[in-house]
Amino acid sequence: MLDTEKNLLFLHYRAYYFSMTEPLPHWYLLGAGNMGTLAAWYLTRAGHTVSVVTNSPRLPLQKQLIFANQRMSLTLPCVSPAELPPAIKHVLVASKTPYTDSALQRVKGHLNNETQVLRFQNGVGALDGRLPSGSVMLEAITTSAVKGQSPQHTIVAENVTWIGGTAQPPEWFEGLQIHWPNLHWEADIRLVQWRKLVANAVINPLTAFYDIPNGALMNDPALLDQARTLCSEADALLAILDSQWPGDSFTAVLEVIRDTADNTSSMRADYQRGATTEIEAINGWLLCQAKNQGMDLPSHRRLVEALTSTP
Ligand SMILES: NC(=O)C1=CN([C@@H]2O[C@H](COP(=O)(O)OP(=O)(O)OC[C@H]3O[C@@H](n4cnc5c(N)ncnc54)[C@H](OP(=O)(O)O)[C@@H]3O)[C@@H](O)[C@H]2O)C=CC1
Ligand SMILES: CC(C)(CO)C(=O)C(=O)O
Repeated sequence: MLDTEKNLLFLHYRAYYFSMTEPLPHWYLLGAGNMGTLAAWYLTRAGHTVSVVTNSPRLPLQKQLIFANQRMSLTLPCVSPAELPPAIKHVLVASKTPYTDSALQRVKGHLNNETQVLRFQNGVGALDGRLPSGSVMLEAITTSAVKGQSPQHTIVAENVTWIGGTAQPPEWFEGLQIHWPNLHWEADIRLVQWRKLVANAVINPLTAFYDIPNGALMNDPALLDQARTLCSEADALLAILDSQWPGDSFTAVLEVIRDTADNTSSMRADYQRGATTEIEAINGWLLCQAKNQGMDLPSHRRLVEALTSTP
């Protein structure tokens, strides 16, 4: 037997043992959009159960997930806030960041210091100060991509996903890893999160403002210069926040631009349709941290001003 097969068998055995001793989580999902549906798919494959918390009780959601080689159906039951149990143990937050507060309102009063909250969002800090003290915050970062309009979700790219935020993974993590391709545990999730944050803070607002696909940033020396400046401002701040920050964001961002050259960034898509973008949780978070350090990030500030000013 190969080592990888032995490892998989071991993981299956551990997951089975755990499911016999501890019930698998029931997740209350806030935001059954693209990412929420993909996460719900893998959680249910691993034997967890998932309900969507909606303000108006509805029939179960009948979701379609379109993978590269197959089309799958997923039924997600809905519950209204009034139907929630007094205490919720597992919450998955996958709403777009500007709607986090209204999403959390639905579970208000049901979270406590035993609740595990898994945040599946871009940007940083959307839940800061919004959870009861003692609740466990886990962060998920992914380079996978899902597009579409509910109930149809097309999995455009299945890449790497990291979950982390506590010293040890929760007991259910190993079982989930068997079913979720390329899922990794990262105890200190910040560096992974900040790498993604910087890519989003550079690519998203530039492509939204200039109304171009990601790859077009490579074709214009002036735009590349802007990207370089945004990266070095972010690196200067992040190095102060954490001496372990490896810097060199420009190289990492160029790689993401190349890998997603044909993409319309999520911010460009939101901006084009006049929707509120996630810029506050991305560049806004960097600006807020910079302010706390007595720093300015002029390129990020100007982009936020340009994209949030009313025309
Ligand atoms: N899609 C992707 O490929 C990736 C997404 N992400 C991140 O994951 C998070 C979720 O993204 P994604 O699933 O694509 O988002 P969606 O556009 O699918 O929306 C997710 C949920 O956000 C809420 N929402 C969205 N628009 C509105 C609106 N105009 N008014 C009120 N609520 C709204 C809805 O919640 P409800 O159903 O509760 O009303 C919706 O189901 C974001 O932070 C995104 O940046 C990260 C990596 C990749
Ligand atoms: C990585 C990138 C920039 C891909 O388009 C993205 O995450 C987004 O569009 O929000």
